[in-house]
Parts: sequence; structure tokens; C-alpha cells
Amino acid sequence: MNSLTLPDIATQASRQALPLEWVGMRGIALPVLLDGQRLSAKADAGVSLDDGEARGIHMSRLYLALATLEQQNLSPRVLHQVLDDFLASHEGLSSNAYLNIHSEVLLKRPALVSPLAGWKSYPVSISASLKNNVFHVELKIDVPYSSTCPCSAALARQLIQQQFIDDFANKPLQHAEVLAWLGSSHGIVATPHSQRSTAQLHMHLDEFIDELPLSVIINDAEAALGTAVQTAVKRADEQAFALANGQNLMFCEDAARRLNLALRRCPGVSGFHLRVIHAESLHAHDAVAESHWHREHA
Ligand SMILES: Nc1nc2c(ncn2[C@@H]2O[C@H](COP(=O)(O)OP(=O)(O)OP(=O)(O)O)[C@@H](O)[C@H]2O)c(=O)[nH]1
Repeated sequence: MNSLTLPDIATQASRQALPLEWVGMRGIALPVLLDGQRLSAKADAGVSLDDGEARGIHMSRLYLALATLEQQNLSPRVLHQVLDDFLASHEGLSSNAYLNIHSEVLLKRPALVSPLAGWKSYPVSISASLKNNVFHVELKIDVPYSSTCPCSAALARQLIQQQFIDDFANKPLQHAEVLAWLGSSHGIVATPHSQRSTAQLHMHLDEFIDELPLSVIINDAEAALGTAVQTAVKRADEQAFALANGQNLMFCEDAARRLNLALRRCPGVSGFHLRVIHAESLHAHDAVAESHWHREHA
């Protein structure tokens, strides 16, 4: 039997008395409940070390406090509770606590026409902090979508008009001939370029909401954009997607403005910063627009 007590380095005095803003662990593996789904997540947990004389914080106490998140759906209230636990276990050492959770939400999406459906994953990060008793929670979501360049579409249409002039000028129009011409790549000589695009949504949430408004935000963002990327696709779905893109031409500025107006109406969102990235197929660089908003308090 070992009668020696375990050395506890954390309780020693620091050789250099200096407070630290953030001390903790990053990348802790954790199963969480998000929107009723059990998901694999990574957590970053930390506190400030205000007592500059103290050698270290107690990492295990932060780690153990995360167990709450295995059982309860992630909500501002539960995040607040975990941050309270962080601080209660570091009384006299810390006044600020931080928790970030990174995961991917899976949503089942129906096809546009066929009776099929498939899964889409959305990267999600939740950042909560308790600083000098002020609680703050933010939510980041990435939403992928398709964007077709309106300028490219107009230029392509002009080329098609020019081809029509070349082929039909001074000729009586025959319905069957025009129909065949419209269905040929000889007639429709040019197509606009489209790109897979991403909306990076960074929202500040009301602290008293019961649950994180994940699906609401994703659904509203996709509805505002109009051309969400698809999952299961048959030809009928692809044709409907081509029509949706043709009726929904957008520059990155258009996408940013639409999202701004949609997010303002989302319940539980008190402010946001959004960035849309159109990964151009015209260029090797991206077209990007950003916008932010904060609710005015009466
Ligand atoms: N503070 C700190 N601890 C570390 C670090 N790296 C590893 N640890 C270890 O984290 C472990 C848990 O620390 P504590 O939470 O203080 O463990 P403990 O003293 O058994 O737990 P309590 O009795 O609750 O204080 C210890 O074995 C530390 O050595 C580090 O960089 N800083």
C-alpha cells in the first residue's frame, strides 16, 4: 500500500505571478444532443486564471462538468449551467468561463420533384461565455447553396440572340425548325456559370430562448437563397434545379442582402454577422459579401 499522497502541482504558487485570460482544454470528444439528435462533437472548455499567484487551474473539474451535455438537449440554459459549474469549481481562481462546441447537424432534405430524400450536414459551432456574470451565446452555421451569375446569364442570352439572328434572319419562321433549334447546343450556344457557394452565418442569440433555433435558421436561410444544394437527385430533380437556378440568378451581394432580411426575422436572433462566399468558376478566387445587424433595444 502506498502511503504517499499524490503531488498536486496546480495548488502550488506560480513562479511568475501573472493572470491568464483563457486556460483549459481544446478538442474534447463529446456526444451532444442537438435538435434531438445525438451527435459527435468537439468541445473547448476554459476559464480565466485571475489569480496570478496560482500555478494552474483544475482541468479535470472542467472536463467532468461537461457530462451534463451528454444528457440534455443543448440550449442556452444548459450552456449557462455548465459555465456556472466551471466557475463554481474554480472559486477564487476564475471569474470568466468559456465553452465552444463544434459539430455537424444532419437534416433530411426532400428532392425537388421525385419522392426521394437524403441527408445534408451543416457545420455548427456554439460559443458560450460567462464574463463577470454576463452570459453570452453565439451560434455559427455554414449553409451551402448554388448561385448562378446574373451577368453571365445575360451575356449567354445575348449570344443566343446573336445566333438566332445569324440562323433565322430574313427567313420565314417555321415552328418545328425553331423548336429543334431551341433544343440544340447549336442554337443555345452559351450557358451561364454557376458555383457552389457557402453562407457563413454567425448569430448572437437571446439568452432566454429554450432551444437553439438551428433548423429554423437553416430553413429560413435556404428559403431566402432559393437554390439550396440537393441530396438525392434524379433527372427530374436536376431539371427542376436548373429552372430554380435560372429563376434565381444572384451575385454575392444579392445573397447577402436576402440573408440579412431573413435572419432579422428569425426568433431568438438578436444580431448577426454573415459572410457569403461564391467559389467562382469564372475566377480562381472567390466573390465575397458580408453584412451585419444588431437589434436595437427599446
Ligand atoms: N493545470 C494544468 N493541469 C494539467 C496540464 N496538463 C495536464 N494537466 C493535468 O490535469 C490533471 C487534472 O488536474 P486537477 O483537476 O487539478 O486534478 P486533481 O487535483 O486530481 O483534481 P482536484 O482534486 O479536483 O483538484 C492533473 O493530473 C494535471 O497534471 C496543464 O497544462 N495545466
